[in-house]
Amino acid sequence: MAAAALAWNAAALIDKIRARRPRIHCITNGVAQGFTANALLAIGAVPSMTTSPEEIGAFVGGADALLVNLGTLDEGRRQVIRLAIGAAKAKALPWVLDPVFIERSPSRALFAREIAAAGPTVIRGNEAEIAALSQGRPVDAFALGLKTVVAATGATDHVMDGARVAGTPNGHPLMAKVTAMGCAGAAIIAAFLAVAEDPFEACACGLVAVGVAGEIAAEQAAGPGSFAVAYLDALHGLESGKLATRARVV
Ligand SMILES: Nc1ncnc2c1ncn2[C@@H]1O[C@H](COP(=O)(O)OP(=O)(O)O)[C@@H](O)[C@H]1O
Ligand SMILES: Cc1ncsc1CCOP(=O)(O)O
Ligand SMILES: [Mg+2]
Repeated sequence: MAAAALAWNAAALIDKIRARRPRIHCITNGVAQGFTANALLAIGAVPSMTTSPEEIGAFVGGADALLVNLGTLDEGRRQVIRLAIGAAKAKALPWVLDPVFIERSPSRALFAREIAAAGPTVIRGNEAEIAALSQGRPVDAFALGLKTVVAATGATDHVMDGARVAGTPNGHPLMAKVTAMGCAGAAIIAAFLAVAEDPFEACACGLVAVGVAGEIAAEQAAGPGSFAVAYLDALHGLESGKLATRARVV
């Protein structure tokens, strides 16, 4: 995908998010909940975050996409994640898996493999997490085998589905100095999936939007604290002109 096409698609999908205000249900970690909800609101989506087993069916049933994040994984979250995935599949909802820190815990890695096999639309993790999940296989072959889109993020984000590959270098090193930046990015990908036809394009466009917002925020920020605030402002103010002048593909 050329940079101009990516920028155009990303702008069109942001317009759709703002028009439709998709509901994104997030089962995410306790560190990331507030920042993720604010990032979704800033881009134009509507977050919900309950992890109650009694309520999960109703929340996912009324959502337009689901995020499953393994960052603070206790037994209750494991059970509610299984229920949420069942509810998402019953409604054919797109869903994103963020396999946070699976390289740090064998038990979490085992659970992540179970969830990856349940058919996420997108798996988004940092390079170490995607390497651990793919167990040394080439990531494009791993994506093809699971019939999913895989995004490995870092200084350059690599998106692949086994047939297509996109590398998007947008972003800024300050993004690695604010906790939950990747978690919130995965939630934003879920918002793009909710309004898109093509999961690969949705994922690449979501990551370009996130990266461009990071670049704009860095121009305003004195350090990680003001960067986090400026990032929310930049998501809120993202529009086609900013994407067209800044989107990059390698
Ligand atoms: N050095 C960097 N330069 C540009 N963008 C970065 C850099 N490090 C991280 N990012 C961006 O920050 C976001 C979070 O990525 P990453 O740090 O890989 O995930 P996580 O927070 O899950 O570890 C991604 O959108 C990524 O593109
Ligand atoms: C620090 C931490 N510990 C458990 S989850 C979490 C947040 C991780 O956020 P991100 O992966 O977006 O940096
Ligand atoms: Mg992460």
